[in-house]
Amino acid sequence: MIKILLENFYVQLLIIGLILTLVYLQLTKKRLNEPPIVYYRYPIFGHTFQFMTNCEKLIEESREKYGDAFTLYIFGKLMTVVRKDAIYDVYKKEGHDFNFQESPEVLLLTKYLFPYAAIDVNRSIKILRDFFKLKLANNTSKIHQTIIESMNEFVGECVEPKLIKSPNELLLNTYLRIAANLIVGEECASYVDILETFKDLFYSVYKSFFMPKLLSFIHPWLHDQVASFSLRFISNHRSKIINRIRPVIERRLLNKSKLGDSWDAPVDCLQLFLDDPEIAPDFNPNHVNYNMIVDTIGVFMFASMGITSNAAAYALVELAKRKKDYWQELYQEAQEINKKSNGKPTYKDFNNMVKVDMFIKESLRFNSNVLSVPRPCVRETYTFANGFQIPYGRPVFLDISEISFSEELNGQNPQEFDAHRHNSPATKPDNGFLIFGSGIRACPGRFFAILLAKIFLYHVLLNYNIKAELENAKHKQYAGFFIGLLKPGKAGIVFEKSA
Ligand code: HEM
Repeated sequence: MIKILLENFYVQLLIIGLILTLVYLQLTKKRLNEPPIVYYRYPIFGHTFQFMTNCEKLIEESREKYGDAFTLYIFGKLMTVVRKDAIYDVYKKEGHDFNFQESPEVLLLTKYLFPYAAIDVNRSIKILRDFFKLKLANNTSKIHQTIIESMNEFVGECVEPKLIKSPNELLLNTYLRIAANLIVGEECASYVDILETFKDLFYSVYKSFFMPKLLSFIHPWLHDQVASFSLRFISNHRSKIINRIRPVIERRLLNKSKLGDSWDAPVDCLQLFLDDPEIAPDFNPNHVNYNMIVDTIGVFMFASMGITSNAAAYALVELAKRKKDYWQELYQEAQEINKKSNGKPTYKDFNNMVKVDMFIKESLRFNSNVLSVPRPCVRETYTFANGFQIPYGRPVFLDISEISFSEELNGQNPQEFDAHRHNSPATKPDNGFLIFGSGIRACPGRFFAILLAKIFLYHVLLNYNIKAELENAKHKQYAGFFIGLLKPGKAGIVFEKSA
């Protein structure tokens, strides 16, 4: 049959026509002026293992050899790293030519792990942004009180010196209570099981995120299925959280319908789902969409937990290591605020702790990630000002650590820790400080994260003497963002009650 077909003149003509068309398309295909691909020795694996084990060195060497932009081959994918001015260009074009929310890391979160949150991510983020901008002041004393309680429980009075082996874990437990309080509200946060569920959820999602993407060598979809499997099919986190928030929501709705405007509604994110038309335009009190609420809360909790507790832990570890140079001035500032406010500092008082703010900012700069979350190019071809072009779908990493350690942008001796180099608040993204991103996607939680770190340091300064377990401890071994393994360093802190 095939033989007869192939002998047919018209079929032969068709095949020749197809071949000629393919050759023509290939010859006339627009060649892009792509950034050079960094040399790699092993086909298929490309730069994957170097990226996972020593990303810092890989990027440093590639900068030197390949200049302004270069492309790496990681987990079966070409990924372009851009530097300097191209970084600000990408931030400016976010939402048009690039889209952070389309990055596989963010999609894993919104599409596979918390699928009901995907209704309108931008609307939820706007609410989060407004909540932290407008409602943080009302919550300051609640945050302060939770820090005092957590420190009493996890660290104690420390009449005798006490070693806290993992400041990250201490801050994660503290942050969990604070975030739960602000996000699901005081009542829900008082249940130990909901805190445990959030913590389990965090660790499960964290593992999915940092799981080496070996299956991506075959296809990224396969990796996502395996990474999200346990959370989607085994964990019953959603029903556990719903069991706790359902009675709270029902009570709130009842109070609202009974008391109307005279009801004093709680100031937390959960309440926004119940009465903010922007976040829940189709809200029906008789048909509450619990899945959407729980998954959106899941995204908020995951986006904030690890990174925020790490940030406060960096500041604590840096303070312990640099006590000689900074303790006295920071202690004085904390003491002045404490005196002025009779031991009850307000949001404004914490905002006035400028020296502590600069110290936190420097800790963040000094512990900067090597690269940003990669975001894909979402237009057919994008041409950078330096002439390089990338095709649709190409993930782009921003070389953040080069900015953080640039002498031109951050002053003399950028490799040294110097909190006095800063002259603007830690919450303000500027050209030399991109830890919270920049532009329309700049982190909506940054005001909250910095306030929390400030209150935490304020409490430590006034109540403890601290010492680094190992003076030269490196907080963590740096890795590329969200891909591969992240090894936390050993950086224990010894706490002792202050005289
Ligand atoms: C020190 C702590 C934190 C750091 C360093 C941090 C850093 C970042 C960065 C770099 C981005 C991406 C911006 C971009 O690349 O365009 C981001 C986005 C985001 N962050 Fe944070 N963040 C922190 C704390 C928080 C907190 C406390 C929350 C919420 C409770 C939060 C929620 C988010 C969300 C929802 C986004 C996505 C924004 C969007 O897509 O428009 N973050 N953060």
